[in-house]
Amino acid sequence: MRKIILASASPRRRELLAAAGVSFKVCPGNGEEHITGTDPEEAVKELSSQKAFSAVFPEAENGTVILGADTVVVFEGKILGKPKDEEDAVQTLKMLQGNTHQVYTGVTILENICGKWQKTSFTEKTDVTFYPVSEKEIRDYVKTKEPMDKAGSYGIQGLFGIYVKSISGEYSNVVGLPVGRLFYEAKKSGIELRWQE
Ligand SMILES: Cc1cn([C@H]2C[C@H](O)[C@@H](COP(=O)(O)OP(=O)(O)OP(=O)(O)O)O2)c(=O)[nH]c1=O
Repeated sequence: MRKIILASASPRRRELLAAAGVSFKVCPGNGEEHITGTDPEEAVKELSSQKAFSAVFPEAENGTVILGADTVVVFEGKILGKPKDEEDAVQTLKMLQGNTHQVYTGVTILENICGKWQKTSFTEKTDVTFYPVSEKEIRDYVKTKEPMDKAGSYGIQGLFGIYVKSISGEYSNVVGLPVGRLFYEAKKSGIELRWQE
């Protein structure tokens, strides 16, 4: 049976992968990630690759797969990661409310083939539109601390979900791991992530 490793500390990615029926081990990478450039599509792909490679270990068996992912929110061309503090989260949400923004998740799949790591990387985009949200509603939300570990300062799967007017694209991509695209790309590379012998 193929060993699958999720190189992520994100509990959301763990839940999404488990819900998709994948058996895996979690091994968050230990390196610091560095964004190069300002193109979000390339940036998240690069960061996902850095995360995946930081979980590489020398004694990996043939066929071992390592998955890395990185998510950012983009509004009017500006990349928004996790908030610095609560006020930063408030300002970010004041900007996003009543508007449409993009969520980009980059994913890297590494497969060990006879000691060499073969890499597949891609970026998935989802558009999210929020209803208008008042400053009081935003401040009440930020007080819950839910936004603090999330790109764009909100969780679509949590308390901010009630302000979502529409989304275009994969929902799981917003939560941090586009499972449909992941399985599609893995299959194209000949990697079966579940129902393994
Ligand atoms: C927009 C949005 C983001 N997020 C989360 C997904 C990611 O966990 C997080 C973005 O941070 P990331 O840096 O992509 O990931 P992470 O630090 O949580 O985990 P790791 O680097 O170890 O893989 O924001 C949500 O949970 N819901 C949302 O609606």
